[in-house]
Amino acid sequence: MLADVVTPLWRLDYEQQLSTKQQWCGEILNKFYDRKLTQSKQPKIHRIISSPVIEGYRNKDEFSVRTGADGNPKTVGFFIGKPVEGNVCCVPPTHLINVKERHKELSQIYQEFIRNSPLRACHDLHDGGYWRNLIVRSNSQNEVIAAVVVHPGGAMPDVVEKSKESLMHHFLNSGSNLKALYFQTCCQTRCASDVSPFILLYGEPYLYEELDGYKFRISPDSFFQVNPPAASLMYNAVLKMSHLNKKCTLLDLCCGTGAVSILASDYVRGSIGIEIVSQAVNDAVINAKMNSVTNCHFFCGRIEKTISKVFKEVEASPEIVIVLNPGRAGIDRAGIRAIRKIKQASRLIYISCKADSMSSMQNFHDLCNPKFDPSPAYHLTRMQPVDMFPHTNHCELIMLFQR
Ligand SMILES: C[S@@+](CC[C@H](N)C(=O)[O-])C[C@H]1O[C@@H](n2cnc3c(N)ncnc32)[C@H](O)[C@@H]1O
Repeated sequence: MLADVVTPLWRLDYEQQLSTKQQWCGEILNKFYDRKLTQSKQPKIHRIISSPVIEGYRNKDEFSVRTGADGNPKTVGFFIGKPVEGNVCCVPPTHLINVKERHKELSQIYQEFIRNSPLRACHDLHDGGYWRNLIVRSNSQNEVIAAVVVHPGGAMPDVVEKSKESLMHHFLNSGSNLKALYFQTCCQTRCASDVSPFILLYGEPYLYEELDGYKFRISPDSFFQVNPPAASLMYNAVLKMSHLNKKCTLLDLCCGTGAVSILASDYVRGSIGIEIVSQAVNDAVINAKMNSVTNCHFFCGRIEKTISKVFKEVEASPEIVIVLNPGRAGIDRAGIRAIRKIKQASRLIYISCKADSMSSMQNFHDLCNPKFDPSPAYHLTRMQPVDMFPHTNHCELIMLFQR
């Protein structure tokens, strides 16, 4: 049942999965036609790029704690069922094809620990429980870091301190072989490290990953694509579609740890990245330095608020290419309006992991609708799907907009 929820395509062979996703791209394009957002020339849909790895490819998993099928309230895994129907059940990830074995082992080690702890599990934010999620991240050398998230309201401060000690001992003595263990207190659904820092309990603070000959530092809270071999193919497709040259400046919007800017650095005059998570911006700055890349600059802030200030830096640029890669929530309409006003940008690449979400569709609409802003509207010219998430319904979509 869990496999059907998390990896609903797992029963199909991989070629069938790819055709399903290719077809889905056509459905996205139909939404453009329905909204009259395409011009007379039909956008080209390229053949989907398959993932070089289709099993155990995820380099990040976030396991939750709830009641399991046997009634144990300290079960670590993913949910099946619906909260509104009151039948949510937590199932260990044992049979999930996309999760690494090392990540599964760590979820077991955490489950064993919390089951022996006198502190309660926190199932919702107001139930007085303590133990919450386990975040596990790894790189292609199979080095692993983990972060345990707790609800500070579930224990007195001295108990919190003791729990950190015992957690540390458990992971050190359980054969977990972690590169680092982090601890975070969080009383909201999710806390960015700016709100509540990830505290290093032991080990080396960062994970490093290599992509196309470049090295990337990744902090516990920073974004990095979940499937690096597929990400490398995706970035190459983005570079190819961007038609970069030494006269142009790249605006890398929602730049995370700086991958797009750094991979493009040899082909452009320079690039400016904007990202909301400060840890990711710190990583991006270090990543540029570590790879002797000197023409990338990164700024921390919301695109919507920062872009006009940052744009002053590149105003004199004769040519600007924009790569916009927000999460599934897209960006605010004000951000798209500011982007539309950048008159030197005739090419914009939107990378979306959920192109059919309402917010992504709103972004596409605002990019393409002549009435949204007096600046020239974009139109969609190419779509390149990339299968970043085999066995799931999700698909990364690179979309080229031109004007
Ligand atoms: C899907 S990731 C892409 C990161 C990067 N392009 C890459 O390939 O590694 C999206 C990033 O956008 C950031 N982000 C989301 N909304 C944002 C906004 N409104 N302003 C600035 N950054 C934002 C997130 O923190 C996240 O790091």
